[in-house]
Amino acid sequence: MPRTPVTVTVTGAAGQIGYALLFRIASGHLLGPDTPVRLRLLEITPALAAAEGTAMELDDCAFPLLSGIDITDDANTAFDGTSIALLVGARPRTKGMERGDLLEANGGIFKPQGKAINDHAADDVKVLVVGNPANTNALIAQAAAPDVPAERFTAMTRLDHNRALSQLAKKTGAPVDEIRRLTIWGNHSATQYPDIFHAEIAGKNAAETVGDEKWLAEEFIPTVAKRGAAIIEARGASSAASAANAAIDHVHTWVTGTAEGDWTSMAVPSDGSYGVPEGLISSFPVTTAGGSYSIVQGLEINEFSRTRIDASVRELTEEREAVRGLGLI
Ligand SMILES: NC(=O)C1=CN([C@@H]2O[C@H](COP(=O)(O)OP(=O)(O)OC[C@H]3O[C@@H](n4cnc5c(N)ncnc54)[C@H](O)[C@@H]3O)[C@@H](O)[C@H]2O)C=CC1
Ligand SMILES: O=C([O-])CC(=O)C(=O)O
Repeated sequence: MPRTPVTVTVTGAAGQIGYALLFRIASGHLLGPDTPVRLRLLEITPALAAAEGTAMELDDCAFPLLSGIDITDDANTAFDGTSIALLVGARPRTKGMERGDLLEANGGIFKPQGKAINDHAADDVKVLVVGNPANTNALIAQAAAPDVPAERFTAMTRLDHNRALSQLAKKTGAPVDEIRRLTIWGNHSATQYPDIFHAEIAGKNAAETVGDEKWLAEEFIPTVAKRGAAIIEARGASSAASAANAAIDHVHTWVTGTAEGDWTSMAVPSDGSYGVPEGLISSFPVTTAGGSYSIVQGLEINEFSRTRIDASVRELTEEREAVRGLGLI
C-alpha cells in the first residue's frame, strides 16, 4: 500500500447512518481504491460499546484499505489529524421539543465539535454535516472554527439531489445517468427547491421535455422535499442507507471532481450568489475540481424558481437568527 492513510472521522458512528456508512468508507468508496483510510469513530459514552461492535465487524471484513480504527468519546481525539470529518451524530427532535430547543441541543454538539476541528484537524480538512438541521449545524460548527477556511464547512443536500434525479428519471423513462445539471437550492428541509429548469435529459432541457408545470409544482417538488418524512412513515425510521450513500457521493465528488458539463448540489457558505445572503450555508449548483468547489454562476432564475429559492433562504435566515440569539454563532 504505497500511500499514507487519510484520517476520516465519523461522528454518531454507532447510529443507523454510521452503520451504513463505515463499511463503504473502509472498502474504498469514499476516497477511491488507491487510498488507505484510518477511521476515527466519535460517539457519546453510552454508545461506545456499540461502536466497538461495529469496529469488530469492520475488522472481520479484512478490508485491505482500512489501516486502523480508533473509537473515542472525546472530540479532540476524534478530530486529531482528520482530513475528512463526517458530522452525522445529532440530537433528534423528540416529542414536545420546540425548534429553538432543537437548535440549542445541537449547539451543544456542533459548537464543541467545531472547536475540536479548529484545534486538531489536518490543514486540508473537509467537513460534511449530515446531522439535522444540517445547514444550521454546519454554521454553528463553522463559527467555532475561525482558523479553518469557512468554505470547508458544508452540509448535505446530495440525498435530495439523488432523490430528484430518481423521480425525474421515473417520470421521463430516462436512465439517471442521462440526467445532468439538476439543482437543489436552499435548506435541507421541506422548503428546499429541486430545480429542473437548467437540467438536461440526454442533452435536451428537462423542464421542456417534461412540459408539465402542474406535475412539477404538485408532484415532483413535494415528493422530493417531503421524501424524508415519507421514509420515516413507511420504514418507522429515517433514511439511513440512502443518507450514507449520499454522504459518500458528496465527499467523493468534492475530492474527485464533477464530470465535464455536469454539476452537483452541495450546501455551502454563500458568497452572495443568486441573492442568497453571504455566509448562509445554503444549497447551490456547484462544480468541483482539484478538491475545491465553485458555485455555478450566471444561471437565469425564472419567477417560479425565484419564489421558491427565496422561501427556503428565508427559513435559513430565520434559523441563523435563532442560533445567533442563542449565542451559538
Ligand atoms: N442531511 C440529510 O440528508 C440527512 C440527515 N439525517 C440526519 O442524520 C442524523 C443521524 O441519523 P441516524 O444515524 O439515523 O441517527 P441515529 O439516532 O441512529 O444515530 C445518531 C448517533 O449519534 C450519536 N450521537 C449523539 N450525540 C453525539 C455526539 N455529541 N457526538 C457523537 N455522537 C453523537 C448517538 O449516540 C447515535 O448513535 C440525524 O440528525 C438525521 O436527522 C438523516 C437522513 C438524511
Ligand atoms: O428527517 C430526517 O431525519 C431524515 C432526513 O433528513 C431525510 O431523510 O432527508
